[in-house]
Amino acid sequence: MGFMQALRDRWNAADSLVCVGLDPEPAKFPARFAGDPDAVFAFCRDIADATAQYACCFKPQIAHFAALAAEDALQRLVAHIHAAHPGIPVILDAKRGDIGSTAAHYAGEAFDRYAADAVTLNPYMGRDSAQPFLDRGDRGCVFLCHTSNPGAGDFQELVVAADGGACRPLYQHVAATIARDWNGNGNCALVVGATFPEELQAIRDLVGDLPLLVPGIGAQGGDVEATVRNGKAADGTGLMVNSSRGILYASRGADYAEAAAAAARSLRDEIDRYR
Ligand SMILES: O=C(O)c1cc(=O)[nH]c(=O)n1[C@@H]1O[C@H](COP(=O)(O)O)[C@@H](O)[C@H]1O
Repeated sequence: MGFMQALRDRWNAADSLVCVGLDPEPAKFPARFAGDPDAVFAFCRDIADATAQYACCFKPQIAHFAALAAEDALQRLVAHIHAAHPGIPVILDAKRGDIGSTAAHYAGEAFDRYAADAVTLNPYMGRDSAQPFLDRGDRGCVFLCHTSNPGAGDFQELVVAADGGACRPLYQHVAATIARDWNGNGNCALVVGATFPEELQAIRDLVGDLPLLVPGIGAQGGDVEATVRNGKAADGTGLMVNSSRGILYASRGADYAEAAAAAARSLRDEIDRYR
């Protein structure tokens, strides 16, 4: 089954729009992992197992593994999620984008080496850079559109003339182009930061029911109510609301897994209040 169908099934089966971000930082791990050579895998596995019932998807962030030379842990983590929690899609957060011949290798890395169901992508290099990912119709392509960080406006909000001369911010042109022209296989989604709720509304208005991955709540200050009210699709789904640090490091004590589960449940319930 493809990523989009799996995501829709999971939204309904779990009745949750929560994306659990897996961003391991050993300095923040509970004391029991001190000295454990397999701490990165073991911690992330415990969090995934504890939060799975509240998750519509998982999003491991590749730099958090690669910087630790823990690619093997990432590979085993994705395999564990597929085996222990079948039906919950995994989005590899890698923000790839390069010339087509190189992009083909990045697609192989995400979808074949790591067995991710979807990957985050940077659309800055244009259609041909995305094509090797778009062609994998059963996998999801989650393109940066309006990001959550303070510098998001530096380029993304610049007003550009496109589509026959009409002017609009670049992020809106990105959203409309991907939804209209790049989504022939029905496998596209967009990243929109929770820290920009007005822009989130503008994007939802442009893209119909296209899924939106929304990071930036919790540690980055985004508001859940504004995110859900402005970002939900007509049927009350359409969102993957990501929380990483807010779930992973809810407790550094022996109760870290229970605390992570409670944080994921509480986010699911807060989201559900506004759907
Ligand atoms: O693509 C992403 O996931 C992403 C895009 C964006 O605009 N902002 C953003 O924070 N992210 C990622 O989402 C996660 C947010 O983490 P927390 O702020 O700890 O919830 C990190 O893994 C970021 O790399």
